[in-house]
Amino acid sequence: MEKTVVKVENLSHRYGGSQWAIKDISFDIRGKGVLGLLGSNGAGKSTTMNIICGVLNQTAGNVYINDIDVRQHPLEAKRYLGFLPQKPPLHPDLTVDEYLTYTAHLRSVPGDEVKRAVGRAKEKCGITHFSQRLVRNLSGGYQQRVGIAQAIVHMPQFVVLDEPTNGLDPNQIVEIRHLIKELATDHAVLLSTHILSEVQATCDHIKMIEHGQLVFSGTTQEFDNYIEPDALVMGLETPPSLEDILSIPGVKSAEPIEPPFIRVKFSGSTDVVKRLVEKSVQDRWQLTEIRVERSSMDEVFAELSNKKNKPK
Ligand SMILES: Nc1ncnc2c1ncn2[C@@H]1O[C@H](COP(=O)(O)OP(=O)(O)OP(=O)(O)O)[C@@H](O)[C@H]1O
Repeated sequence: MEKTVVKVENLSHRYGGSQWAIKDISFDIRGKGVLGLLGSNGAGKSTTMNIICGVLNQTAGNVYINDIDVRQHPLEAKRYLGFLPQKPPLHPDLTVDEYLTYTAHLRSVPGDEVKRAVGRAKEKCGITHFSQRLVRNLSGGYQQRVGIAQAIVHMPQFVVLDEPTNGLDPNQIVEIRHLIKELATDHAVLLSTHILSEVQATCDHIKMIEHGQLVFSGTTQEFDNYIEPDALVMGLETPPSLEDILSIPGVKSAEPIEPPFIRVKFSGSTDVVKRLVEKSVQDRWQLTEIRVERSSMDEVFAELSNKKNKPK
């Protein structure tokens, strides 16, 4: 089994007052790949990430990075952690080389390895040709690359990116997503985002937090399939009467849509698809297409957001 890089154990936090910002969150991050952290505004994502990154002390629970307790041994744990906050901590008056050299020192990279570490991070992030450019004179997309370079300059096993494509233009977004996928071949990446298409494009796994609690944990495909399908669309050149379709076990309703399509609602398993195909061949309905209608990521997100499990 892949090594556990991050262990979050019964994490709870209260900012004061009686309301829990997060309550009893537990999960592991293993190996490499991109894990998407999802949730509505105020769900508790930043609170969770800030605690994991050692920026905020939790009210209860534990976080371990590489088996090191972040609260007990923050400096040691942070050796294995790279963080790109929502607002990248850039120094606009430094050149890219100066800035990355500075962050490598901050990250305790040994003196004789700094140059190599900076060179490697620049190459990974595609910014080598801007080494001598002042950070302030880079485009938003390239500034974000510099932000990512500082997060990986010390080759941490675990990288946290908080809404890394925020404010970028569509081309820059595609490029940064590509870069994140590449990073995930060497690092475990935790990506916080509001954008579901971003999750679909980049993430292997998803954790979703709502009202401070974990409401989903699984692969991106499992998230996609979270709502069981209950409808399919058939294209029929010689359609039968709707009664014929309704007579098939499992079919609940049938309604014509744009010709030659008919939407069929069903209950139970998708075995009904097999029965419909068999019947269409037998009775010569001239089936041209049949597809199960799956819920979109937005619908799954909305369904999970509405889970009524607010913390006490
Ligand atoms: N410094 C703070 N003081 C008091 N309450 C806070 C503080 N920061 C966050 N909260 C509250 O904690 C809860 C979780 O907030 P958090 O910022 O973690 O959510 P989020 O999922 O990151 O939201 P967003 O996507 O809007 O950034 C919210 O109810 C929020 O109002």
